[in-house]
Amino acid sequence: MKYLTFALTKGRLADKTLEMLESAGITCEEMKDKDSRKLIFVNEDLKLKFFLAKGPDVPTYVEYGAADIGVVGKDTIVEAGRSAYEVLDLGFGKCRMCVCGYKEAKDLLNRKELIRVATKYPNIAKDYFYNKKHQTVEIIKMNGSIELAPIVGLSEVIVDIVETGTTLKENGLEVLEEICPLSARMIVNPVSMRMESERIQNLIVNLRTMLQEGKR
Ligand SMILES: Nc1ncnc2c1ncn2[C@@H]1O[C@H](COP(=O)(O)OP(=O)(O)OP(=O)(O)O)[C@@H](O)[C@H]1O
Ligand SMILES: O=P(O)(O)OC[C@H]1O[C@H](OP(=O)(O)OP(=O)(O)O)[C@H](O)[C@@H]1O
Repeated sequence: MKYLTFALTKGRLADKTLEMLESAGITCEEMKDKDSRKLIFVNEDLKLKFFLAKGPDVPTYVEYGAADIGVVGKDTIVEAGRSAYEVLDLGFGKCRMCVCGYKEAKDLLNRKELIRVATKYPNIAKDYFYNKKHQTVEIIKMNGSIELAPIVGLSEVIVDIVETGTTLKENGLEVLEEICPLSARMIVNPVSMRMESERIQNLIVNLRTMLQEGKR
């Protein structure tokens, strides 16, 4: 039997992903060792392989078929724009993609002024401002601590993830517009879906049942 390979997102989503797989009977003890520098883990009994990667690389591994299945945030899937089947909303890693800034920036948005938008998600920001709002803006790609941008005068607003709202609050900023809700998703390579249809469908059905039972 061929190995099925999972690309999982490092960082925030990792613990919940392993928990979810474990409750579906998919275990990989080796992966829990946080000090290990090992990159790929194998469950010989189930013929599964797992690796952890940076979020934006997960859709790339799945599109190229280097991984059959990926677990990654919806934000990362939309931003990457790569082809894969999105098969499950896993219900954790919930947050929102928002336009944020100082309260005063609300007027600039309402008047559709030519403002600067700092973000780690230029494609999502472009789609929102150009296609949904029909507002011409200048998008500035940044790599982190996006909330700094309006504080130091780099941009009028930001497009970023808001979870608890603490980062915004502690910096005097607020949500000005909500773009979309986000959560972790499971994606599948289209060729793997055809070639390993039975195993992958079984896995999806098991996880879906588990997620529905968890909701009840
Ligand atoms: N408060 C949050 N901030 C960022 N991402 C969150 C948050 N809550 C849930 N998520 C989800 O977790 C995923 C990101 O996890 P990760 O820890 O890799 O964050 P990151 O800050 O984008 O990564 P890095 O620190 O490597 O830049 C996001 O893609 C998103 O779907
Ligand atoms: O609403 P909150 O619960 O405060 O969470 C939102 C913050 O968390 C994320 O940043 P992260 O910690 O990943 O750091 P980064 O900005 O350097 O990516 C995100 O970009 C926000 O800044």
